[in-house]
Amino acid sequence: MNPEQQIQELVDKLQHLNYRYYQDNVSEVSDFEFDQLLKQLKELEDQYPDLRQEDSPTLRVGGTITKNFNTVYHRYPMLSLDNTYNEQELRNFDDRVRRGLDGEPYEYICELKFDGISLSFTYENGVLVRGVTRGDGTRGDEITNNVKTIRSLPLRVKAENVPPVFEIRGEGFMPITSFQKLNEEMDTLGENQYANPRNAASGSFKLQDSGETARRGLDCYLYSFLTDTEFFKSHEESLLGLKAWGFNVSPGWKKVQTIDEVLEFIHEWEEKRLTLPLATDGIVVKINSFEQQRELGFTAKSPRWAISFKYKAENKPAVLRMVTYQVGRTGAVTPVANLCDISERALPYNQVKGVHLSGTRVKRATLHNANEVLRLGLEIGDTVFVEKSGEIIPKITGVDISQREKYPTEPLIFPTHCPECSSELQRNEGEVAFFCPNDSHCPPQLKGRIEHFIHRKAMNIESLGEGKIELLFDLDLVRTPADLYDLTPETLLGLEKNILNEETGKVKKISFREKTVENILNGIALSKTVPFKNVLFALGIRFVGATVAEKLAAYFKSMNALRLATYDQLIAVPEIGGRIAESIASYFSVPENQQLVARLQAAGIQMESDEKPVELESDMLEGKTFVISGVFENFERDDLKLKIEVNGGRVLSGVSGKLNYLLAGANMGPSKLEKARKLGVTILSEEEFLAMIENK
Ligand SMILES: NC(=O)c1ccc[n+]([C@@H]2O[C@H](COP(=O)([O-])OP(=O)(O)OC[C@H]3O[C@@H](n4cnc5c(N)ncnc54)[C@H](O)[C@@H]3O)[C@@H](O)[C@H]2O)c1
Ligand SMILES: [Zn+2]
Repeated sequence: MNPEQQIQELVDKLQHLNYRYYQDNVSEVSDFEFDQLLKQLKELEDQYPDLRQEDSPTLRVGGTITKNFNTVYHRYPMLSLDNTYNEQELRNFDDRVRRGLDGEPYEYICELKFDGISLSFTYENGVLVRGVTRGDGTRGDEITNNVKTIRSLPLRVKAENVPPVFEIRGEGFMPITSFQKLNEEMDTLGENQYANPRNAASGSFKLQDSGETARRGLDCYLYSFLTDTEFFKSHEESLLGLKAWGFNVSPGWKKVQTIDEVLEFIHEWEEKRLTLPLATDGIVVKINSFEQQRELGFTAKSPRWAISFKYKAENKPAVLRMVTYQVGRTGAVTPVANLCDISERALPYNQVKGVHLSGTRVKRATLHNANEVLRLGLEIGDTVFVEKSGEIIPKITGVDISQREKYPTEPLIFPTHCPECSSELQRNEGEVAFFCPNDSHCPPQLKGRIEHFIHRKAMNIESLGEGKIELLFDLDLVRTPADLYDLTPETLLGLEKNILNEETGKVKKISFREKTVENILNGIALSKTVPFKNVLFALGIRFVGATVAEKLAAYFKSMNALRLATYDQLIAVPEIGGRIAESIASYFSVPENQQLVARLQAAGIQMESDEKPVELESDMLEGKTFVISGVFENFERDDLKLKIEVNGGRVLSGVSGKLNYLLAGANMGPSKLEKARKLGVTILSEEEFLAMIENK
């Protein structure tokens, strides 16, 4: 390959990885691999400057903006940081700084590098008016309503001496506990889990539904302050100032004088950072004086006065002792590697503690599916390499085949039968996972389905969470969701069980006292009022997620109609494809499922959509179209929509020349407003709208 082709290949690859990372919140390779590719490209470009492409990933901030939010131009560009994984390069950075400052004395501030997404917040007269993502560095997504869900972020600054307009920046992140909770939930719902808290934070800050963002427990650390006229003299002053004004500044920062002290800080935090409640991937070193920052300036992509040092994910050898197989709610079989430290090779497995990796002991790593096992070429007894990606989920990255001579291995044979119920496993064409087809009797599938049934987004029986289902299932009291509706106080009172968490080895005692029983039964009774679309989702039909369930409920209006629908009738529904139609038809053809639905119906659960045809209050908005944007004082958005519809109007999603009214609430994006003005659309305030419909 000639250098030109090499460069083109690297550019294509990096652009693809950037797109996946910023747009889809997926990391196809580790950050380290990504950074190595970027470094290779940079070296080639330095060697052949003529071949450098104008929009090379080495010159541009990698992020993008989306179409889902208003686009906002940054007042000051939001750049990336130069990074390094080694000490020599850090010393080279220090040399460049010294030269750049012509021998003036300087100081550094060391901070932790939080692993989340960059956010910018604008305050006017002390009030938070805008929250924006970094986007491509020049323009970002306006996500004000979502950032307002961060509890630690002041919506109004109480201090007196704040400048009239200022911008602060920080890292929005998802604390590790929120991340674990979210992933457990995704797992119950059969949705894809996030690989690490960064991807989870990025996805959650960009949700359309701020309520859901709020539930996900995001947080933010602030680390930068910007104004048109200088307010603070140094980064240190600004951090202290922000703290005094009530902003959440991470306490981990330190002022130092030399690069050796920077290295000390790096070593000090290498292990300590793993005890923090959030993910960090390195440290950031910044020149303290703002004047010196200005002297050093910026490249197209990053400041010359700062650099980040990233810790390499710890990678250690371990022994693959055995592989166990987990069966999920949908019957998918996931192989799990059971590992021990190389010093524990001879110990019985129940005595091993596991490999010490990034602050914890690791005994298990998911192998995802049979293809992954093949790809790695694993054998039982192999010496493998384990790494924690995003510092959270351990994974096997390779095999040390040279060890096989000394420590003989046995072939790893994927089971042909379900480890839980002995049914023969199957594999659908085009899918990587093997699954157990015995969905009506395989225990983890039954239990998984009940857990799905009670989920907040399904029947919402929260009082049955945390091990209670497990108890009821193990005692044979509840084998299908319908059994829940036969429970009585007498059967429940006094039940007890110790539940062992295999991961932590901790035992949790669950016992049903009077209050618990009352809560459980109340929760179950209340679930009878949950709307039909949730009931449909709660059944856990393959490929029928919450959104599909909603569409089906709106279309068929009742369980009976849906149950009797043929394949052809099903695919005639907008947005319902062959795969979903097939799955629904086959679900209702199974006698156990028919029985379940009949019992649920008898128990009094909603089997019909109660969406009443809209009864008109007036027809005064007949033929008029509206777009609703922003936040309102007297209405939730849905109520407003209803108000418009019951008066004969229609609500659209986008501003166009044909639109009659833009109903503008507080905090609506300036670009939408601008567009409406340009197109001559009438802009209504909440009061004006109210006056309009009250005049009828
Ligand atoms: N794995 C992949 O496929 C893939 C793809 C694209 C990018 N990436 C990773 O993302 C990196 C590029 O992302 P980036 O441009 O956000 O750079 P970066 O994450 O290396 O560093 C810049 C960012 O650090 C954050 N930050 C955290 N703590 C900070 C602090 N105390 N002070 C200042 N900033 C702080 C800010 O959000 C800032 O924008 C790549 O180097 C790579 O590691 C990975
Ligand atoms: Zn099974």
